[in-house]
Amino acid sequence: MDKEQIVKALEKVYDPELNRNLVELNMIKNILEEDGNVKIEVALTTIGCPMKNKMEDDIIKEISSLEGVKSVEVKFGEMTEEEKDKLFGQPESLNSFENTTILAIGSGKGGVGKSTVTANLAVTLSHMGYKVGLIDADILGYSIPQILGIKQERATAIDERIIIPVEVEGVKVMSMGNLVGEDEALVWRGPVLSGILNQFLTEVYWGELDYLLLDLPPGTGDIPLSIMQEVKEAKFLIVTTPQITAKGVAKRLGIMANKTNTEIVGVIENMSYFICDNCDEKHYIFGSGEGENLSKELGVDFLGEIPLLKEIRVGSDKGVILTSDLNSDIGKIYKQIGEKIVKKN
Ligand SMILES: Nc1ncnc2c1ncn2[C@@H]1O[C@H](COP(=O)(O)OP(=O)(O)OP(=O)(O)O)[C@@H](O)[C@H]1O
Repeated sequence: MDKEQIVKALEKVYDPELNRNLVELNMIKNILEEDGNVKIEVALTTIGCPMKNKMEDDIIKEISSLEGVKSVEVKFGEMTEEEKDKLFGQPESLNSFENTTILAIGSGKGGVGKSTVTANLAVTLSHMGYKVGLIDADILGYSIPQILGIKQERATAIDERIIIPVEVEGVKVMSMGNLVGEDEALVWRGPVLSGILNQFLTEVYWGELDYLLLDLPPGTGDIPLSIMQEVKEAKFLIVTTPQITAKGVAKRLGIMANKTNTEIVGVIENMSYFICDNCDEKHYIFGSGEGENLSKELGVDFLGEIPLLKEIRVGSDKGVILTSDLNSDIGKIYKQIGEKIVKKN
């Protein structure tokens, strides 16, 4: 039996998460064959890979089907950091981002309206005349396509290597939601997720950008931390609500940014006040001043208050972008925030 036959059989075994075969992924480290007894050494992206047993079964099945095979033994190890870098890519090559301000937009808690604010801020900057890109870095919980009304659109791939983002209101958008079907369940682990984010930075053709906004998943998890550590030029922008609880969690994100020497551009308070239909008064139903307090505690700028408005909720549910008109009430508020950001960057 020659090794080539074994390699051919291994090409039929896929890493179910990366959806590529083990040979192509460079996971096969060694093949030993003696009198029909085959030993395969496989390097996984992480030794705790939950798909290990499935891959072992598939390897045994494929190799056993070869003529002359008496036994198959599979030994697992882990890829080196270099091998992982090679597999998941490094932020370099296609895009330089040399003249781009990268703004990673995070929140402590989920549901504070971070994605809504990010999407509208991207459109605002675009209407102010800047070249803007937007990455939905909330890979599993993506909501940008819904908010921007581009759920049905698909990013196109050239040569299976370069991805052309979807464009709306002059903003180039890359979201998992523009790559997979809406109801597809995504069950990936941390390393794969940050790999996808790297791909969004390296394999998507952004062209020249003034601003690249990243809509982070909420909290201080893997993705915000890896952005702070790996995308050195990224600056942080924190979205919070007037509640004390939201501020407390958002502060942890600020502390994490300080620890990793990441600049915080400022704090935006969303759902600050409510204006009812019957009067023009601002009702601070969640309390007031916590966004500003947070910015003071972190020693950063307070960039503005965005009201709690039914039309914002309806707009983002329907994919109607309120900031496409910067002269509307909400457009004016966003424009003021945009101008403060531009002044600083
Ligand atoms: N200023 C606002 N006024 C009214 N509704 C808003 C406002 N901002 C956001 N919303 C609504 O609140 C809900 C949550 O918003 P969004 O998805 O942007 O939050 P998020 O912080 O990104 O959530 P997650 O972190 O869980 O992804 C949505 O229904 C959105 O339409």
